[in-house]
Amino acid sequence: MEHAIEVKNVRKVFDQVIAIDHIHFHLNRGEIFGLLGPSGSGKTTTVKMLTGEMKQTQGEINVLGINAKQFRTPAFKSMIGILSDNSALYERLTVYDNLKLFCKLYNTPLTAIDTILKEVNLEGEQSKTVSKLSKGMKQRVLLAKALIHKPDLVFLDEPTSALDPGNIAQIHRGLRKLNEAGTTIFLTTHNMEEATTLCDRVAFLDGGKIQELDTPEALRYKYSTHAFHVETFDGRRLVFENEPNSAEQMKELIANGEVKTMHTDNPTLGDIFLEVTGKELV
Ligand SMILES: Nc1ncnc2c1ncn2[C@@H]1O[C@H](COP(=O)(O)OP(=O)(O)OP(=O)(O)O)[C@@H](O)[C@H]1O
Repeated sequence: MEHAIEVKNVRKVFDQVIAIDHIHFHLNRGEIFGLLGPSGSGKTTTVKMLTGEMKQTQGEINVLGINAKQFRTPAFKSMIGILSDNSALYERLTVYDNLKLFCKLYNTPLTAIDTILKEVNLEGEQSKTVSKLSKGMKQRVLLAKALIHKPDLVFLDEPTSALDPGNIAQIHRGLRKLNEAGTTIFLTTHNMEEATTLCDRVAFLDGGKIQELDTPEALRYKYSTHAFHVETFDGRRLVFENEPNSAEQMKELIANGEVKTMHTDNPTLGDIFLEVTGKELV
């Protein structure tokens, strides 16, 4: 089966600025893929090229078997959902009336509104005016808008930025459920925890180039030193290389009852991003 997204040698240049510099990757159908990068690394530019909002300067893009040249067609638009900075709601209308407009646009039955509101945890909120909603609720209405026509693939540009942990957890639960039902998800984020818990694979973008791409587990294994970190009851922090010589010393500490904690070196995606790019993701 063809990939959900194929990006071959793509470049995007704005005047003198090289925003995207020969990126090459694919998305498998049914996966959650995270594009991680600091501000200005090229995440939004990538999403815009993948959704037809912007043309690449060079290279080839295919999404759901459709070439970028056909991204402006209604047939393509009905296959994808988008949540981005540009996504907006009619503030003076109710949640229901906002979603009704999008149902009409996509030829979706109005019964889809109740279903999607349940999925984003906004059941019973349909008659509220959008201007009176909290930021987290608005974000969930935007998510409902992106999903109402049951697209095969959704693009979520920073879906949880500036939300509190309760709202983030709710959105994550919704996304997992959606993915289990078969939707492929492409998201961009600064949030390493989000990437670790949600994504099947992640790509690190920096300076318009993909610097790493793999599953979070494979990256954590690749960048681990495999050393053992031991903390003793008298406050010493010891590091033992993963080699036979360490065994005797560690055995002695354990036998003497000196070990308070012990764990292997397990870098977070944030640690790895810093090692690969020299930059922190905040
Ligand atoms: N329309 C444009 N015209 C000129 N330069 C642009 C334009 N859009 C983006 N750029 C430049 O391209 C580079 C990548 O920008 P982009 O918005 O894709 O980054 P980003 O990773 O999404 O950042 P953020 O996390 O802040 O949204 C930046 O140097 C930016 O200034």
